[in-house]
Amino acid sequence: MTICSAPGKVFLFGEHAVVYGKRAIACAIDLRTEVEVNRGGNGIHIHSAFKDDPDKNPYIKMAIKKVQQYVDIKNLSVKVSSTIPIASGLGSSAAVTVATIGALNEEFQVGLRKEEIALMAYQTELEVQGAASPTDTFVSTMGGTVIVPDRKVLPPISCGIVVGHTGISKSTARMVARVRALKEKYPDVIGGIMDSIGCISVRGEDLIKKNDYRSIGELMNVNQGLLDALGITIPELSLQIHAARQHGAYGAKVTGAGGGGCMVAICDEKKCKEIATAIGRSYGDSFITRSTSEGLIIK
Ligand SMILES: Nc1ncnc2c1ncn2[C@@H]1O[C@H](COP(=O)(O)OP(=O)(O)O)[C@@H](O)[C@H]1O
Ligand SMILES: C[C@@](O)(CCOP(=O)(O)O)CC(=O)O
Ligand SMILES: [Mg+2]
Repeated sequence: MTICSAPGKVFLFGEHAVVYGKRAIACAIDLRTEVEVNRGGNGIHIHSAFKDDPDKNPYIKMAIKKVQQYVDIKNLSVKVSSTIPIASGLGSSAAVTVATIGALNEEFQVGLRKEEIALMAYQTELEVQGAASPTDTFVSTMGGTVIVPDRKVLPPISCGIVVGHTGISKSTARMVARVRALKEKYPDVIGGIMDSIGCISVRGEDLIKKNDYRSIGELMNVNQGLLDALGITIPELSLQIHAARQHGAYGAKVTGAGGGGCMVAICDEKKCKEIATAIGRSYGDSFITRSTSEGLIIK
């Protein structure tokens, strides 16, 4: 038996633009998905929030298929438990994919390095979603603060992080397709927006190294304005974002695909409670979290 866990994530900058090769910066947060694999039994059984139905567990099913290219796996039980809200922009799909591949890699001694696990997980998301960037799976594997597509890993950010959860589920694949259609219709306009988001992420790396969280927050707010232009924000997220800013957040924006799910605010750690309360009062709920250096771990 092998148990692995992998973290969720928030985007500081760059979601959607990263699908078109622009730079993005994401942080691993201390919400985790744990996967336990056991050999034996009769066939392959998956026990998750989506019951024991491979068709309702496409990421796990595809992850197993990828590892089967290296080892023969016929009889297997996969048990999943998670603290990451699902379909909420916090990278739950990447975390379950990375933890599944990591557990199989260890149980069957496949010998994949972390970079190879991240790549296999990215290919898994790509095949299941039809479009994806390496961000979610890379940050879930490596932990800390990551810059893609450069695949750099920086230490965790050391400011307060508050997440607002609208409770409105969304489909990453659908949101990515919606942005793609807009970009195909107005390539010059939307291409310019993607370039601007990429420029924000380029500046972000230097600000993170300087721990300049006020400037990082300022650029998160600019990034949010560009995400609004892409049409991925909904009124409920806007309410939470503005509540965070009005209560002193350095910056606040949607995290992930949008269309529902979550927003993220960064702030002075002493302000976390006040900002979390304000977000929860504006809409949905909220929770305080922190960035973590722990990516994929074998328990
Ligand atoms: N704990 C879990 N167990 C099984 N599948 C999961 C789990 N968490 C996420 N998933 C899979 O990931 C999908 C959500 O992924 P996605 O739409 O990309 O949202 P997110 O923003 O959380 O990554 C779920 O529909 C499910 O297929
Ligand atoms: C929209 C996108 O940039 C981020 C998706 O994040 P999430 O699946 O909503 O956590 C797509 C991607 O990078 O794979
Ligand atoms: Mg996802």
